[in-house]
Amino acid sequence: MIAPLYGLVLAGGRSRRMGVDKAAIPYGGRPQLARTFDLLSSCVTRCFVSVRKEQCDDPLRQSYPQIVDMLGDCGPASGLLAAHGAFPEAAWLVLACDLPLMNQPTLAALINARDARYTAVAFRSLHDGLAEPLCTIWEPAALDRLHQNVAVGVVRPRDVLAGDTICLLPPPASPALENINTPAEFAMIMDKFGNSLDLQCPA
Ligand SMILES: Nc1nc2c(ncn2[C@@H]2O[C@H](COP(=O)(O)OP(=O)(O)OP(=O)(O)O)[C@@H](O)[C@H]2O)c(=O)[nH]1
Repeated sequence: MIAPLYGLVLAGGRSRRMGVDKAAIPYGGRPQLARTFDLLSSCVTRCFVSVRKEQCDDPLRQSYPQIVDMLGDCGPASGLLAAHGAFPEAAWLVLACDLPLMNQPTLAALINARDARYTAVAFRSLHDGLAEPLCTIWEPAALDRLHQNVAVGVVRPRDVLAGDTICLLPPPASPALENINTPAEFAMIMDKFGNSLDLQCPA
């Protein structure tokens, strides 16, 4: 039986390279967390925001249903494992909150590729051909595997996404997976796409 699909917006980062909270950056006039949450909510039955404990009362994050990290210092893996712990029966469509060009067709491609044979559905990275871990459907079995990895100190979600139980899709034709981590990347994306950013997500 196929697991229910829930959505998880990863917003528990520290944004050290950006220097300001990436979730709060406005694109098309709205904070990226709000845009990501609305987009993801339109694709799943339940949606949550993944935060660290010290972020729970942050004004930007407090109005969303939250799942709070249990583990410290494991980066995005902390968020994925907290979600798995809270709803072990669910599969998770996980989306980082630093992807301002993400769009509905890209998420639909992941959902349409879901199949009982696969423990995850991900896109190949344009940069190195490996799986993109933070715009990905994680089935319970892949999250169990991540849990085992983290227990032995292997915290990169990507390390779970190899092998023949993973459905790897070609990179999307649109620049949906461009993630923005630095002020220089932000300037570049506003220069190229600033005028159309309000069209990428539902209002
Ligand atoms: N829940 C949770 N999410 C995280 C954590 N670390 C990173 N994320 C999220 O994972 C995604 C990718 O994060 P990164 O860009 O690798 O890290 P970052 O902390 O946001 O940024 P840097 O400090 O510049 O590395 C973003 O959506 C982050 O909000 C964490 O410890 N817990």
